Amino acid sequence: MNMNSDIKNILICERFDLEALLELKKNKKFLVENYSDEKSETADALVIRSKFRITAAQLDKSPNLKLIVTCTSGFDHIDLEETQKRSITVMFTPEANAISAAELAWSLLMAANRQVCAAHREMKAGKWNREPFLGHELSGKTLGIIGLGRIGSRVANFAKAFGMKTLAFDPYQDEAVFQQTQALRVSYEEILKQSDFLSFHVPATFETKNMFSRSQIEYVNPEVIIVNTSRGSAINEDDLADALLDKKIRFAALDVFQKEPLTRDSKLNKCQNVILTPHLGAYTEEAFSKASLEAAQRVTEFFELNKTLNTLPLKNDWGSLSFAERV
Ligand SMILES: O=C(O)C(=O)COP(=O)(O)O
Repeated sequence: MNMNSDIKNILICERFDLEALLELKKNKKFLVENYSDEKSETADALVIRSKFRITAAQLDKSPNLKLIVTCTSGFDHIDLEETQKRSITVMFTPEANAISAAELAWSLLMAANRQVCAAHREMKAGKWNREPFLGHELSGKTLGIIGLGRIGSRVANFAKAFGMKTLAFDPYQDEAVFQQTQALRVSYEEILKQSDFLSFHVPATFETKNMFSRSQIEYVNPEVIIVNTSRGSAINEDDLADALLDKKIRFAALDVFQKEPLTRDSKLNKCQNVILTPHLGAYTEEAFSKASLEAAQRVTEFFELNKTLNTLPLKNDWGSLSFAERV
């Protein structure tokens, strides 16, 4: 533990890339250590990911804290009211995970569409059974993207290669992004009605909470495939599971859940027509490396140059207006 105020105590709270760690450790003005409750007392900065929750109780442990950098694009694990109250700067790394998350959305969409996981399970059980696996082409189908931000717009760009028609619902995104991605701007109701595939790319805010529940499920085409790689809170899981069991929705491929880890008693585990992955969106070596290096840079710039980039909370993003007002 360092009490010399010229030296900044930087605590790494979750998985962090080695090269980025060495970069931070090179700086003689930083003492860089792994997080422990004891060390948190003198922490000047915390470098976190999405599992390290920043609550009032957590902040009480670090009275000297000046900076939090989260190596994530989501920020719902941070109580931004509390950090603002305590004048703690919070930064995130929104670009670093975007490619990985968009690629996972496509992996899930494609695996769901051609029932890759179920066919694999049958093969492993010694069967050679093609009948249940008659599929559909993506070409000519309609992809609905909910949230055309950094990740959603990449998902839209990939859709061009498959010859799909892309719709997007995002009340806050600029027209230029719709044009660049060739996504047609539609209302929430229209996207639910018209899409063959619905992919969610929204942050967890009060506006997006349960935005896909029983009443929205009423609108969708029963052949639809739902993909969620954003935040579990956007989808009411019990309602989705009921719709999957009742065949009101063909299939769902989910990487994120209302409560993580997903509990064994989740109704989703009763559904055959799901693919579930354990929050792997940002889980690639490249994304880890980019996010960690960016975080290291942010920490250095903050303490050495008083510079702040990508600070939270965001203005003009989901969360600034009631969702209901916009649909
Ligand atoms: O970037 C994000 O928003 C994430 O959800 C990353 O999640 P993780 O920190 O890898 O559990």
